[in-house]
Amino acid sequence: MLTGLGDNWWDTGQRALFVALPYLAIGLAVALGALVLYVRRLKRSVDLLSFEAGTSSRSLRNANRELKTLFDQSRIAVFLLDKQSSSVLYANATALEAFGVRTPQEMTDNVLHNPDAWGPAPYSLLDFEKALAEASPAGMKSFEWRVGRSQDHEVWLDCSFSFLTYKSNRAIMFSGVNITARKRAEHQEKLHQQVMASMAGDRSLQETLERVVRVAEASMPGGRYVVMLRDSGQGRLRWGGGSLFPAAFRQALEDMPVRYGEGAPGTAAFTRTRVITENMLTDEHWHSRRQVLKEAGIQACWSEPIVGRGGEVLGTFDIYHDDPWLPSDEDVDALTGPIFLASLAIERHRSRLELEQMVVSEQAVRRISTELLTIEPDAVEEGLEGICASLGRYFRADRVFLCRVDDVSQELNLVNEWAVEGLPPLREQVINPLPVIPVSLDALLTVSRLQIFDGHNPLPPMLECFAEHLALGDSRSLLLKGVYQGDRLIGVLGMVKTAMAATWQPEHLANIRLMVQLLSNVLMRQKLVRTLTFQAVHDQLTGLYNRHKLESFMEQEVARCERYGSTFSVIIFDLDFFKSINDRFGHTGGDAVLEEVAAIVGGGIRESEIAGRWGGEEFLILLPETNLDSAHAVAERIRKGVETYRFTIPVDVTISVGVAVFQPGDKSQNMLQRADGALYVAKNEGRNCVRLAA
Ligand SMILES: Nc1nc2c(ncn2[C@@H]2O[C@H](COP(=O)(O)OP(=O)(O)OP(=O)(O)O)[C@@H](O)[C@H]2O)c(=O)[nH]1
Repeated sequence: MLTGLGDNWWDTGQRALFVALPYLAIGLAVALGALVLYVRRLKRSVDLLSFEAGTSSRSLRNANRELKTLFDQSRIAVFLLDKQSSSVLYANATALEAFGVRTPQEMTDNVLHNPDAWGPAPYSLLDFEKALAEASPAGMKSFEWRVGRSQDHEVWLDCSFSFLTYKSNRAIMFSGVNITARKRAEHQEKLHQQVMASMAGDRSLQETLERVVRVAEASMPGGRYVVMLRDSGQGRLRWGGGSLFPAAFRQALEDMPVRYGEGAPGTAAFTRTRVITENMLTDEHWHSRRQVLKEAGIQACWSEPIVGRGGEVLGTFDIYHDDPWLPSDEDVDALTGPIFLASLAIERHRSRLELEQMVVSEQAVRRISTELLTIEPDAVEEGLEGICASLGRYFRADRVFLCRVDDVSQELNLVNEWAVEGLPPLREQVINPLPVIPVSLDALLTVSRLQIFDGHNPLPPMLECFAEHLALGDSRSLLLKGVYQGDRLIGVLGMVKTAMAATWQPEHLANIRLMVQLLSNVLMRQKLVRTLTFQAVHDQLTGLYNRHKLESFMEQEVARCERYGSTFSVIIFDLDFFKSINDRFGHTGGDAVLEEVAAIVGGGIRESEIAGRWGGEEFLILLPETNLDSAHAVAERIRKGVETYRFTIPVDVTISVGVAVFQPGDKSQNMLQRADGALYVAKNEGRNCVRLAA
């Protein structure tokens, strides 16, 4: 049964397989087809994927390339710094130019690894990282960076930076805008402010000009600058301030004459125009200074005149270069500012000096004027000697003298003088006294004229005497000013400068008229005081002492005799019958006789003897240290002199004379009474005789 069953199973199985086989085949084929389709789709997807992937990397490369091209052409400096290797990975042309290098490698070698190349930069690339570390990232978004290597090649970048990964390294990318022009303008503005500040403050002109030169150096690096100042008096150029130069070169510029052909500065100041010497070593204008130029290694010079507001040349602004050189239009423009600043500084300095001088001058004038106004009438001569000294110091003269015209002889006499130490006083030159100055001197001086005689204006023949006495050479200078009273010349004030090329400052000279006017007042006052003093003690008609003064002399003589036990005599005389002379010839005739008698008396006595008019037609003579006999002889001589004199009016005149000698215990009154008594006796005994008091 079993077999039977077995056969059945096989058959049944075979039959079933036979029936299912087509279905299996179909199923397999479907599955295979589906697989093929899937793989195809997968491949298509993969192909699409890889295609897309390839396209993407090309775009990226292209984008990078475009960016690099953009960077390369950018006016913005861009460079990439590898932190690890401390090297420059990329730098665009603008960055390379800013750093003054040609390749990123050169930038790494010459700049990044060479701190010496940085000069006074705020921070170098090497210490930049440190600066980054110290600063908060937020605070370091951008910064101003001076990347130039030297002053000649100064470049400023306004930088910003970002961190990025480059070839799996950390890198810093910098991008910077060139702000050099702005920084320069700021720097110049700062320098301008410094110049202005030093002008406003009490800085010296040299210090201010040094600052002006800094402005020029900043606006036009590469040159060396000098400001030369024009000396108005001498027409020379003096060093005002400038860059560093060898001492010998500076010396060679000092005192350069303002003259055509005297170097570029001298010629520029003379012609008031720009003078450019491209090569000084071959230029004729610099012939005399060639050696110094060679030693200093300077070859080119450009000089610009500095002209003041009034159009006068104040100095020159000079630019020197070590090689042959010509300025461009830009250079000329750049120097306009510094030249203007220099002219401002010089003019300001001059006006300040003038102001100071005015103050000093005013003080001196006030002091001398006060001295002149307060001279004591009895000390005029000493006072005027002091005035001569003050004038000498004020005018910086070596000698001051005051001559006065003698009223009678009209001669000019040296009266007061002052001289600096070491110069002998004119008064000591007794061998050749000052000769009489002719009246034409008046025409030469006039009331307002002030004469200066020197190498340019020699003394006229009439004043040659001054040249001889004052030892005036070509280089010396004599200033003369007439002292006038109204329009009458009463004196001459003279001042001498003996130094080479001496000059008189115009602002000082303006004051001399005032001083001479005051001097004239002093002399007038002195004359007035002298006249009043004379009139107070002299008789107006005869010029002899008056009674008041005679009484005072008598008192003095009596006191002296009492004190020293000495003696003196007195002579009193009276004209005989004078009334009849008056009657015959009138009062004027009588006066003339009195005057002539006075002259006889004056001529008949010694200097130590005193004669005066006692009153009316009475005269008195005091004879110090004279006994009665000697006095008698004098009296007799005078009597005889009158008797024999031929008077202007036809009349014989005689006198009666009484003589008395001092006796111990005498008062002047007693003595005069005794002399008067003797005169009375003479009158009584016939007149025209001398009688002695007992
Ligand atoms: N011309 C003139 N006469 C004067 C002056 N002073 C006085 N007399 C005159 O002198 C005269 C003096 O006269 P008397 O005193 O009489 O004396 P006398 O005539 O000189 O006579 P004896 O002295 O006695 O010899 C008077 O007539 C006065 O007027 C004067 O200054 N000028």
